[in-house]
Amino acid sequence: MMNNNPGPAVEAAGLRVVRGGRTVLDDLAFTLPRGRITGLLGPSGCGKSTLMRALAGSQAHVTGTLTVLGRPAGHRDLRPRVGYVTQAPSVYGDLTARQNLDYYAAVLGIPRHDRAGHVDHVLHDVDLTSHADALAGNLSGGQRGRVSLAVALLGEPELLVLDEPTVGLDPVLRRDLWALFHRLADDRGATVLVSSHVMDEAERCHRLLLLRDGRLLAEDTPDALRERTGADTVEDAFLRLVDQADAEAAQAAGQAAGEAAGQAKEATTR
Ligand SMILES: Nc1ncnc2c1ncn2[C@@H]1O[C@H](COP(=O)(O)OP(=O)(O)OP(=O)(O)O)[C@@H](O)[C@H]1O
Repeated sequence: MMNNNPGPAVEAAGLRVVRGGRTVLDDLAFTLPRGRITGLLGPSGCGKSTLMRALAGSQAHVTGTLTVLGRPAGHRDLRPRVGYVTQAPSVYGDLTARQNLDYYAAVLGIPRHDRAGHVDHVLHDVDLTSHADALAGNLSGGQRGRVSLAVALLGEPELLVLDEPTVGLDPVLRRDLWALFHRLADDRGATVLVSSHVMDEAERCHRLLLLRDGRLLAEDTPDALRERTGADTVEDAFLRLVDQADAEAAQAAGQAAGEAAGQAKEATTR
């Protein structure tokens, strides 16, 4: 994939998202380098899907800066350039896998005479050629998820945003999907953001964003994270960073309480 813009695929600064009156992402700043696989990791509810929705332009109440492929997130020019797969497979059960893909290819504006070729290509990518003519409603959950992924691959998007794409898949399929993500990055230069709450998937990423309670705990390579924390695994590195952040927060709270008590005492002795 030719790329004249050497800047990162995504740049975020002061990114904040409010959902249901609560701040669920707070003051995030990070970049996603082009052509790399970045893992977005963190416990359930930490804000991974919200961040992905913001990148795809489908999240309300986003403030701060979020630039995607040189445009503000959600800009309509980004539509064919960003592939987004949500956790719930978004395919029509009463159409076959191939018909679903043909439909989405038309929506994307891929010319009719090119569609069959594109559809065959993405079916092959996700290893579903043998199920191309099965009704999506009759496919297993994992297979439907792969049809959704194939939809996102139509038109060779420059950025792929994949929300827990390997959840519930068997080890062979998980391995095959990770091999696909690496081919997309290495051979096509695609930028891939993959979320997971399974820390062993972190080892398969070039870079990681570790999220906790809507805040960024770390942005680094798996090796650098392990080195920096003296941990053997990314999971242990994450736990050490959590402990460190908690200790710092407790210290700051203690200091603030001490200062407030001091001020109160000063006021009463005046
Ligand atoms: N529609 C909503 N309205 C209000 N709050 C929401 C809504 N959806 C999610 N939230 C809250 O936003 C926070 C982040 O949720 P999000 O789905 O982004 O987390 P996540 O890290 O993707 O979780 P999981 O790994 O379980 O999918 C959570 O505290 C959640 O309760």
